[in-house]
Amino acid sequence: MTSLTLHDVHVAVAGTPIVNGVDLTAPSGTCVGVVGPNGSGKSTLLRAVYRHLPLSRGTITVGGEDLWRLTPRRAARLVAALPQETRSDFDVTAWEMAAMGRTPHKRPFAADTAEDNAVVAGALAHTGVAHLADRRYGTLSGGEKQRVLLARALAQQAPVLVLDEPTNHLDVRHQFELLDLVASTGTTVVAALHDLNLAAAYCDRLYVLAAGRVVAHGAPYDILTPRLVGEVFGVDAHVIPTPVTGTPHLILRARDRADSPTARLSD
Ligand SMILES: Nc1ncnc2c1ncn2[C@@H]1O[C@H](COP(=O)(O)OP(=O)(O)OP(=O)(O)O)[C@@H](O)[C@H]1O
Repeated sequence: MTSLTLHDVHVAVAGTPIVNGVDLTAPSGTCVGVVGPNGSGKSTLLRAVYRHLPLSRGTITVGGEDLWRLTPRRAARLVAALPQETRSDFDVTAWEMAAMGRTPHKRPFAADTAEDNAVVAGALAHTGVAHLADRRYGTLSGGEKQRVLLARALAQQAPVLVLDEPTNHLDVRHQFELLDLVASTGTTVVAALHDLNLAAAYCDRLYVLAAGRVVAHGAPYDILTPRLVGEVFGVDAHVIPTPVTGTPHLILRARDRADSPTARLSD
């Protein structure tokens, strides 16, 4: 079981500060959602967690180990990522793409073991793309690529999973399936999500980013209030409990649209 802790994390891109002093804790086995408007720094923050962008200040610890002091191989055994965009110009099959997740477990140039193959096959099956194993990755649809990339992350068998907009490209059924699958693995998850209702349904805690800073964090019901959603996202929100689960469900509408079909609900 492995927790993830960010302390005073600052990240600059091309000399411009983008993330400005973020503290975030994902206790072992929990799912933490990072939400915020476009450009608020969600992807930049997550890139620092999967070591694609260096910190300009602060620390990230995984299971008590300072992530940025580890070898790349050790770090990749601890943190796997489903990034928002991945170069798709490698001429590889879906299987080969997913098998890249085994890299931190292998010696350089070592052949795949039976265990590696079993893990990759299992990951492709779990994400529902085993039938695409021999297809060229570049020929897959956006949603199929997304599921192959999740298989790659799962094949890495890391205790912490970073998901940047994991439901991008996915139809509604696959959105739920992906998040259910991730939840069933018991890994510690930090996920950037645009869909506030998915974030509320799947995350134990939410961190709201605005201009690279955390402006609120806590349980979804405490965070996703009409006032906060209005201030941060600039839309009107009405919050109701989801039947059965009781998690908050937001009905959103653009500001100043009294004729909107949902206008009457928040009166
Ligand atoms: N390589 C870069 N050069 C210059 N600015 C960058 C670069 N990468 C990110 N930024 C800027 O940093 C800010 C934060 O970007 P980031 O992608 O982290 O936001 P985000 O919250 O993930 O946004 P979105 O919801 O649109 O995906 C944006 O203003 C973006 O233009």
